Amino acid sequence: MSSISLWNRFQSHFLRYDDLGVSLDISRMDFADDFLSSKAEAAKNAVTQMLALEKGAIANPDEHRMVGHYWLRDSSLAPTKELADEIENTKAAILGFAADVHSGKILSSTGKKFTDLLLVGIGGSALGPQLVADSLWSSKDPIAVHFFDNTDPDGMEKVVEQLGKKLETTLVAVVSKSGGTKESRNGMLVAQDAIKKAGLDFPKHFVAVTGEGSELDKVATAEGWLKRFPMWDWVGGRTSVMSAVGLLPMALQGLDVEAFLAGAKAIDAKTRTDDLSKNASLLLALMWWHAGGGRGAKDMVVLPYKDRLLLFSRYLQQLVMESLGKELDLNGNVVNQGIAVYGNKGSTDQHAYVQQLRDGVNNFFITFVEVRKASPVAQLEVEPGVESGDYLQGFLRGTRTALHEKGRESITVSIPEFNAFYLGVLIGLYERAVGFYGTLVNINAYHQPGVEAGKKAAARVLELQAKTLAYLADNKGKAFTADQIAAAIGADAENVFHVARHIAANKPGVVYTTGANPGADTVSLA
Ligand SMILES: O=P(O)(O)OC[C@H]1O[C@H](O)[C@H](O)[C@@H](O)[C@@H]1O
Repeated sequence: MSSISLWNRFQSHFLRYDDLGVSLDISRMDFADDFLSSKAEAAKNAVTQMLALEKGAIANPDEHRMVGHYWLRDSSLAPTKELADEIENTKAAILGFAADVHSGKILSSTGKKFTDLLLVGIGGSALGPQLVADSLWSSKDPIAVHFFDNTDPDGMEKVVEQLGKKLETTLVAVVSKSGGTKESRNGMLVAQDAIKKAGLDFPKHFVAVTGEGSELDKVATAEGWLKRFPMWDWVGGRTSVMSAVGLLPMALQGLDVEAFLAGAKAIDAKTRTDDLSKNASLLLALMWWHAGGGRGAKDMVVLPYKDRLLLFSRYLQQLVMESLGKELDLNGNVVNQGIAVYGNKGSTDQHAYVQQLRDGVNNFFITFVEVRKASPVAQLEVEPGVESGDYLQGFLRGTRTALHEKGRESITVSIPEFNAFYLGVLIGLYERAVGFYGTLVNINAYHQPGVEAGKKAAARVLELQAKTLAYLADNKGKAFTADQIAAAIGADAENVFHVARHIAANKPGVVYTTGANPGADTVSLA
């Protein structure tokens, strides 16, 4: 295409919200001229479904749940006054609690002001808070935020060591919607152990964010934790960053909660229209459909040219893949839907995998995220008249062109500057795009049945470990092969082999002897 026709294409496929300073450029997606009109009916239906969802329809039919994350930033949308009040009261309780922590009205068990927050959570109960904490960090934050987001003991120990003496002034927020997630339960126990070992009265350091009556809620009540904040069944984990899950750490870090919510509310309002040409989330969803033929055939590479947005692609990975990665459609047909998401940041990635994006397998489309104001503070001139941020813009534009020359498609989302408001805009934009896309491909974007299989399998491995250890304890000093143990306890030999290697590496007294092949290895308890 000549540069004149590209310029024309750009102008016809460039949507901007002048009042927000937000724009979406889909001109470098090579859809045919009639693509958008061919999808107009389906797009209208997606908007209709979204409006019904926002009014409280059971949009998650398998779990028979409403899907209410949009109410979190505009409680007037909630279908009942009770729900609206709960949203507002929870926000007020969070802001009040954070103010009391900052002022010193609420102090640590030793009577000192809290300086640090350790958030224990995983998946949707960590990814949003991590994105918020990292992207909006400033040296003026009254509280520094740390995370346990796994059951890796070494990872947790690293954080505990980093906290060191500051454990005395660390508040621990255990965040779990279900209140039964094992990784977070383990994290809670490790955090309690560390606080107790420091000689501190641990309940005075703990708060919970969880569903009422959950296992975690019961523990927090029984142990007399400082405070409990609610999580509701109508908010999904991956869209919970604007509930207590995200707002509590955000408020404690001293960040602008109201601006964050206002940004999401503002983009929600823009993306309720069924005028396709004016609905950025709908256009995004249609571009995903175009790129992957409605089958997720192409991966979504997310490249913000902004260090602060480093975790955005990781956040989107859960939002998009857990929402869209589904075996069945709403009619029960096997469809194996989904879109793979990865990315990091530009221009850094240009020195890594962008080589393949330009020259290698063409199985992706890029989304560039541009932040027009490079820095809130004056920049250094790196060459006469040139600042570092000019390079950032140059690399973004240059890469977009270089990729397009080779038939690689891209979308560009632009925001004027980066702050809490625009983080809210970006999250809202994608939440709605995911919802629209779910309707376009006729799947339930609000459940995650596949995740359960791994959890159940993990529980079986732990049972097998207990049985193996018990068998070895009953037969102390005797060495067994995996086959022998498997036959004795009624298990699969390969599973026993892996359990035996694990206990040998971790449990004192387990003796492991390597044979000529895995079947000849033996294990015993000394
Ligand atoms: O908040 P929790 O109940 O602890 O859940 C944490 C995460 O784990 C689950 O396995 C789900 O796949 C996620 O959607 C969820 O965000």
